[in-house]
Amino acid sequence: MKVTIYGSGYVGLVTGACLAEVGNQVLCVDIDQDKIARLNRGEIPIYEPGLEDMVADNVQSGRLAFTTDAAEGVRHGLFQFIAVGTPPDEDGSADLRHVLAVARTVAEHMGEYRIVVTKSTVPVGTSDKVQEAMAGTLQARNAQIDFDVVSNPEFLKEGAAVDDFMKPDRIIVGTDNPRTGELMRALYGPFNRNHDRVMVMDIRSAELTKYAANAMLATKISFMNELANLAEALDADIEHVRQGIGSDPRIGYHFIYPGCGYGGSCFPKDVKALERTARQVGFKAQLLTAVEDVNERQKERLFQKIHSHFQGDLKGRTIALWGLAFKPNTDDMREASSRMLMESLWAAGARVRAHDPVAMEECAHIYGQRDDLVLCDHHEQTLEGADVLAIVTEWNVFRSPDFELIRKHLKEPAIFDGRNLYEPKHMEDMGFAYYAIGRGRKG
Ligand SMILES: NC(=O)C1=CN([C@@H]2O[C@H](COP(=O)(O)OP(=O)(O)OC[C@H]3O[C@@H](n4cnc5c(N)ncnc54)[C@H](O)[C@@H]3O)[C@@H](O)[C@H]2O)C=CC1
Ligand SMILES: O=C(O)[C@H]1O[C@H](OP(=O)(O)OP(=O)(O)OC[C@H]2O[C@@H](n3ccc(=O)[nH]c3=O)[C@H](O)[C@@H]2O)[C@H](O)[C@@H](O)[C@@H]1O
Repeated sequence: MKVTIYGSGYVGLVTGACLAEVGNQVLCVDIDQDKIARLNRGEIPIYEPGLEDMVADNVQSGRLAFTTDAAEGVRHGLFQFIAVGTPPDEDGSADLRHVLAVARTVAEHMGEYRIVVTKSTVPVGTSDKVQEAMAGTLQARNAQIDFDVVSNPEFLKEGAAVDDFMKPDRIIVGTDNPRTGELMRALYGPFNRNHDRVMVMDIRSAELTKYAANAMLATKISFMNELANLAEALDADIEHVRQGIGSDPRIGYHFIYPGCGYGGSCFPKDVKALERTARQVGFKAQLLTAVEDVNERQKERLFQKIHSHFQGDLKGRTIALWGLAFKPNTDDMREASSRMLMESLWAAGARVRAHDPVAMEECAHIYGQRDDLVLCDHHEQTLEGADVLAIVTEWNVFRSPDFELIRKHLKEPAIFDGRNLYEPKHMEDMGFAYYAIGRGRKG
């Protein structure tokens, strides 16, 4: 089948590569000329395990191509996927500018029936807006061409995106036209062999399912972070509590790791957007407001611990920092906890020596050259001349470090661990002051 995808970011590029992988003819369109030029040179603009090889194979076999020419994109695919960004507006609601621009572009150039599939995360009611934008553009052209709008939200995780797309838990299809539902089923057939994963429903329910999933996951994390702070106050260990409750299959072990807050391009923005959507229909979503507040507070926890360790005086201190990305296996630093920590440390007069296995370029891009930030090629180099060590991302390479070396380099043997990577007793036996999240009173 022929598929066009607008937006070659995390979602668009992975969707394009995976749909090409199973035999479709895919054309990816992006307005970012530099990105398309890089893709056409075989460079992958994001770090995503497995993606580079999959893109290269499919480009070579002629099933995947990239262009900035939207008119060519409209001509190409029966399926026109919208996978552009939906960043938060000033008030937190989703900015639909890019989504509606694509809808108008498709209507501007289409000459025959097209199925417009919204893959971007968009608030309930957006498909109506896409429909209206297209109808308005077609009317201005005096053209009467049939089209359908489908909601097909994406549930992939960065760092495991290719796997998630190839082996989805579910494929949500929102449509009011049974024939379009069947065409979508056919497109997703190769991902649906083992058991039926396609769930066809009305458009609004499909749109809400996406926000409900992200809000539920964010709620689990904020719940655990709240409990972690309580465990600290009560001198209990949240890691025992986590395992104790996770063993109940109704609760489960997934997504109940406490830490220094959730980040990324989705949870923060989607929880905010759902809360704003609720407000627009006169509904006060109290739980969502609390989930967001708890997360903002949690992102300050490591800084507070470092700050009180140094009795409120961080001037002239140097902090070694392991991890910059919002989670392992990605170079994405959007809303990463590392950013709030670094910015608070700088504001308090401290310096940072940081390392991340893949997000160094992204960090340099965000912060540029500054005297109070040194990006080190290896995580052990961050320790040279540092007072203490802070960890914000649980990359595997940080899980079993050379503690002797850490102790040798740090001016004070203190570790501030935002991801609970080590055993407090073990750390204390080795002579470290160990500050974790929710593991007893310290900090
Ligand atoms: N990143 C993730 O893990 C997931 C993201 N989503 C959702 O998918 C959507 C896209 O997210 P990302 O891929 O992370 O965004 P991104 O920011 O990585 O990529 C968006 C791309 O769209 C391009 N674009 C903007 N306007 C365009 C236009 N008119 N025509 C063609 N291209 C255009 C941009 O140049 C950019 O390359 C968002 O709504 C997001 O919430 C959903 C599931 C997972
Ligand atoms: O809509 C989206 O874009 C995506 O958002 C999340 O995926 P992602 O943001 O890539 O990353 P996650 O693995 O969900 O992690 C998000 C944040 O939560 C934190 N987290 C996760 C799990 C946990 O137990 N505790 C915790 O603090 C992570 O450190 C990270 O900062 C969802 O997991 C995807 O299903 C969804 O498609």
